[in-house]
Amino acid sequence: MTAASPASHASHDDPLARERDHLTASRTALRAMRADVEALDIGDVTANWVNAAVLQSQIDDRIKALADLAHTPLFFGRLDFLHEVGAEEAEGGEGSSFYIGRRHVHDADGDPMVIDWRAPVSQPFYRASKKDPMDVGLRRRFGYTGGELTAYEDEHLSDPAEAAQVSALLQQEIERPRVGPMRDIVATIQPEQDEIVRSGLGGTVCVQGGPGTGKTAVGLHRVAYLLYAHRERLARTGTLVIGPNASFLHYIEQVLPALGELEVKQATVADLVAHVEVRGGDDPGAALVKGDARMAEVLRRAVRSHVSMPAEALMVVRGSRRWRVPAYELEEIVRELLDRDIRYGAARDALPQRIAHTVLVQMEQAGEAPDDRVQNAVARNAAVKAAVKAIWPPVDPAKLVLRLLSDAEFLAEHADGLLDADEQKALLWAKPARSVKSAKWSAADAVLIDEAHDLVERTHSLGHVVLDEAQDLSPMQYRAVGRRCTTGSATVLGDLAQGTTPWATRSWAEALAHLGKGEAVVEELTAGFRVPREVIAYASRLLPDIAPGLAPVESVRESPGSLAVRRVAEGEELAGAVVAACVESLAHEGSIGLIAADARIPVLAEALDAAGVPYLDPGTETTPEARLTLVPASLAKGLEYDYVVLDEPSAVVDGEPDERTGLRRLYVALTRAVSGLVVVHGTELPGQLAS
Ligand SMILES: Nc1ncnc2c1ncn2[C@@H]1O[C@H](COP(=O)(O)OP(=O)(O)OP(=O)(O)O)[C@@H](O)[C@H]1O
Repeated sequence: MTAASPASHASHDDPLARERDHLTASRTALRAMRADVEALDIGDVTANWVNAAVLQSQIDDRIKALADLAHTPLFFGRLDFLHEVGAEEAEGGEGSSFYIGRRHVHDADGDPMVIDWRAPVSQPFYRASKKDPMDVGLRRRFGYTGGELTAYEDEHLSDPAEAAQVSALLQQEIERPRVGPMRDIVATIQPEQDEIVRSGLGGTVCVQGGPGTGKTAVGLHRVAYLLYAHRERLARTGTLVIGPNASFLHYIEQVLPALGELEVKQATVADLVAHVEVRGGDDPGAALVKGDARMAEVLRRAVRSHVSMPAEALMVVRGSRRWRVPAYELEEIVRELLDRDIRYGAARDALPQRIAHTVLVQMEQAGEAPDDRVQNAVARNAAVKAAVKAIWPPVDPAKLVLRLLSDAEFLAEHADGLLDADEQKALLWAKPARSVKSAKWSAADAVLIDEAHDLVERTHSLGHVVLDEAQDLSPMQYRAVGRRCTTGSATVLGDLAQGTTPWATRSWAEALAHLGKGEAVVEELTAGFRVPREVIAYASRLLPDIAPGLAPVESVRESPGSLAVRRVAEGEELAGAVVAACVESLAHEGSIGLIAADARIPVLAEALDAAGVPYLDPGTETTPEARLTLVPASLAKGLEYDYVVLDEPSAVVDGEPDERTGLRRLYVALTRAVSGLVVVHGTELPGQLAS
């Protein structure tokens, strides 16, 4: 049932009017909460200016989080339970009726007016069903127009007489046209999505899902949920969202702040491993070997090869006495440190103290009573320092990788039995670089340097990492991400059918093992929230070739959507026909993406300029004046537009080194549209689509 009535005619017997009153009262309460924080005077609490600055910035964040955004409904649902809810579950609230919103709002007495969607008591809003009502008598969803509450819709989950129904408000929310950056989905998270969102912090979750099944949305909401449920722990350890490129990160960057979470960092894998400036590339053969997990062992061997066994005894002179540590004793210490498998740098730091300890034992045996200060002084003794430098010299990770890629003998020594001759050859630079600075490092080299770094010094681990578009990572990249959550957990999101790198993930079990999270559960999402049925059916024709085992996405979008496939007429120019299709699409509301093979972007840019049609780069926010984005196929992943015009599919396929990758790239391009897709082609379509 949906009810609506204009505000001016509202009577207070009218449930909608009562709900509006609750909205007004909640807004007032939120303003009061904000005013309370603004009025805080920290002058009394802290005299120390550093503490004061920290506190003030926390207060500023809190004020920001308490903003009442005119176009973001303060609550979107209501739950009436059949029985009283336990105090703990209800966040201190009493009673059996709760309004569910983006944040907690309480009145002057501290009683809740709106409950955070992440609180345990809110869970039935997402999960309860006719089959399992979870003690919910009434679930009410609210509809808003602008910031105004204009409709509601009820489900009596515990009433056997009422049939299960599809929510019209939910459907409307899903069908709403998209302009601008990605937005949150708190009001409409689906039960199977909610299960992933609320899964515990302890475990890693991997989600396989076709285009538009909400993987990114689920990953971001999971971070918001975890920050709510484990606020202190994650504030200490940190959270990070990893995406494929800057335009993607820009597209998603407003979702978490809209949910009140301002502290989550975002990065690409390249950002994480930016130890050197990347100015070069690799041919696919070299990149494949560099990304292979066997490289980790090559690097481990190469790092450890710097340790040399002491050949001579060490003589430490203190005052008039000389202490001699024989070579075999030094060797014992070195072997013990090597066996302990601690980081190279940590072992190097420990070595002087170990040697000093041996000297100390000798002193004690000679009747002296040395204390800790003596041990420290011995550890700093010039002879000890020189011995440590000879036995366990410092290793510079970038220099080490430089040597592996330049010095065939050095590489062969450490790759023996791991990489065959061809693979070693593929690794070696044709023109060896002279220095770390002048080397033309590639993205894969930077990952190798990161691995070497970690062998020397342990990488800092975060509390939780979300890895989006994971299917494109190489094993070495998975390792780089994995070491950033060794003591934490991860959410891994991806689609095997959208893997477009030569090393694209073949199985999640393998990928998770490289990540160091072999125990993770793999969940599957199959309902599609983006692509209309007709369009996803068209794109799914590619599935048997690009990912044989995967089932097509089931679109939940009811609007039929439009699919048009146009061949340009004889003598007609392709770019002209494409621009015409864009102009046509611009007649609709919402955003338009013109997707084309990377090589065709300049031609299309020129044609758009000539026609006077303004366009944007991917990731740039659309405005009412400029709603068209010109998207190179290589950057389309993860993005979406209301209408998509796809230029020359065969060029998209040909833009990749092999056919399967080309078809996968095409699959990505075909699955970006929310409302309509126009395919414009001048040459034959790939066979799979032509049928
Ligand atoms: N439960 C939901 N309610 C409303 N909209 C949803 C829901 N789940 C996902 N969406 C919307 O569907 C669209 C696709 O979601 P998202 O980008 O997260 O999918 P994805 O699986 O990451 O896609 P891709 O594989 O193409 O990267 C987004 O606009 C998202 O907001």
